[in-house]
Amino acid sequence: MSPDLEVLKKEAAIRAVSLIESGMHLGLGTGSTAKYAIEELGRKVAAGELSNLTCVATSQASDVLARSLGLDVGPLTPQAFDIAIDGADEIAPNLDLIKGLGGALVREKLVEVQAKRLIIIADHTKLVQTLGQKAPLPIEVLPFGVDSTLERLKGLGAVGELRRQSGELYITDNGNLIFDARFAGQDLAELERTLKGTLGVVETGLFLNMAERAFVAAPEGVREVVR
Ligand SMILES: O=C[C@H](O)[C@H](O)[C@H](O)COP(=O)(O)O
Repeated sequence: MSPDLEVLKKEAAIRAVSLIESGMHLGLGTGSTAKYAIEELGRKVAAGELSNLTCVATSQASDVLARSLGLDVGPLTPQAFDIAIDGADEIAPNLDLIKGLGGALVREKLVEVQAKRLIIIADHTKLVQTLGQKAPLPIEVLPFGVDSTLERLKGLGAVGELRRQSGELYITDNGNLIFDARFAGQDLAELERTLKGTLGVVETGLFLNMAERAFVAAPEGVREVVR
């Protein structure tokens, strides 16, 4: 029987954490895969295998988890991260990513753009040939005037809906909403530029040219994909 996805996600996380050295400044990702990386970091610090780490978390959930494990978590400053480790919702062959199904895209991008090395961890179901193949593109939007913003997005060809959780509109850590969008056959760099220039849009879940490598766990083992 092949190992279940949780086992695979943990394997990928452990491989990524093996790159961490004492004294590093780290970006901590968000989501069910990043959680395993934070737990492994906490384990290594508690065991004395790593020391003097400083971390910045990309969500309140990761912040709370990391602190509970004794990690030194602080605010985002302009200091570059030696390594950021995070999951992804889709991974293209060139390591362009869709992120944000966990709602943390803005803080993830703020942290990971400052990372010397962004390491992605995932199970094999996240690999796609083309971004948007399975996942929608999360777009964080301001609540004020959201209907006007959605009209603008639909005018750009977006089809989608505001994310809901337990029937209520999903609110991000930043107090914003998320529009989960699908776009047909667009150039991604151009789409990113257009979306970033759209009034009311805070950030998109397109992470282009950011990841250095990915550890992708499959039943046959962990594959290392380098950009
Ligand atoms: O907003 C959430 C993040 O982008 C996550 O890294 C992404 O959704 C992957 O999460 P998971 O590891 O739970 O699939």
